[in-house]
Amino acid sequence: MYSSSIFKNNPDHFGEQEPQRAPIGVFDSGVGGLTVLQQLYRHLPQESIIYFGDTAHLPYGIRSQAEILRYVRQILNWMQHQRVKMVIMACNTSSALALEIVRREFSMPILGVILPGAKAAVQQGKRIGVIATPATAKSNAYRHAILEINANVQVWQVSCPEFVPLIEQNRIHDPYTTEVARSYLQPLIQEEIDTLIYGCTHYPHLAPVLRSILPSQVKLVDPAVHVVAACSQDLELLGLSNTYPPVATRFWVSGCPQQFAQSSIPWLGYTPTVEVADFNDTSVSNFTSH
Ligand SMILES: N[C@@H](CCC(=O)O)C(=O)O
Repeated sequence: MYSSSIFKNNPDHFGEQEPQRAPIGVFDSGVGGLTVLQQLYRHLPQESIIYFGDTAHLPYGIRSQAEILRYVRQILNWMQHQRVKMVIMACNTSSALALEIVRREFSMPILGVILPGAKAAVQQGKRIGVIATPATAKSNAYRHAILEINANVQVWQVSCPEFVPLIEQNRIHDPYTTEVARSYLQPLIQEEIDTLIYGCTHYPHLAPVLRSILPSQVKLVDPAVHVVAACSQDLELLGLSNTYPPVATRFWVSGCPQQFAQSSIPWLGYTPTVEVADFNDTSVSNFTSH
């Protein structure tokens, strides 16, 4: 049974549409959120999804909390007009800096990646390393979340400013990327971490590079896997799981659509059609008939 309690401040949220049929909204600054999209395809293939990449403001990781909040509010407003049934912030930086605030402002379920990632890491190790954007590392969001769950583990965080630009440029296999990764991981290897969290949704794209540098016993935690498990549980609890055939994912960006399409090919395996989102257009898009 569908529970409308969470949408009570906005009873018209779904319009004429059946709530279960509504899409899940996923957003990131760029292609990082595609790692979450891949997990959604794997574990919740019956769901329809809309994806937004805020590429005009990439990278988020070097921005202030005020800037991130401004972008996130705009995106959530837009998502609301798309009548999504749930939002996944497929971005650690906005989960660290904006999630708690916007959850109080919007009457729709919004999931972030930090808590699911922290919970999973604590179940796996005692010496936990976190690689993240400068803003996420500085926020200490992972350290706080982990220590709140278990104060007896140790946490080391490393800020990795060069990773996002390298990934957005598809330079995964460039020897320079391996060199940069080696220098970021060095202090964590020295501390003999047993677990490493991808503290940025872009980083699982670097898995082969990181794996080749890390000692084989280090376990890698991808918060994308765990946020999708949380999403599945919440949909079930709210009675919002889709039982109809899903529609194809639609992709939107704030920057150049061709560039996003190009950067997505290695992760999607095809060239997506990408639209530019118009934040001034408050009309509701007819998602299901597309
Ligand atoms: N995907 C990113 C955002 C990275 C960025 O734009 O700097 C994150 O999880 O933090």
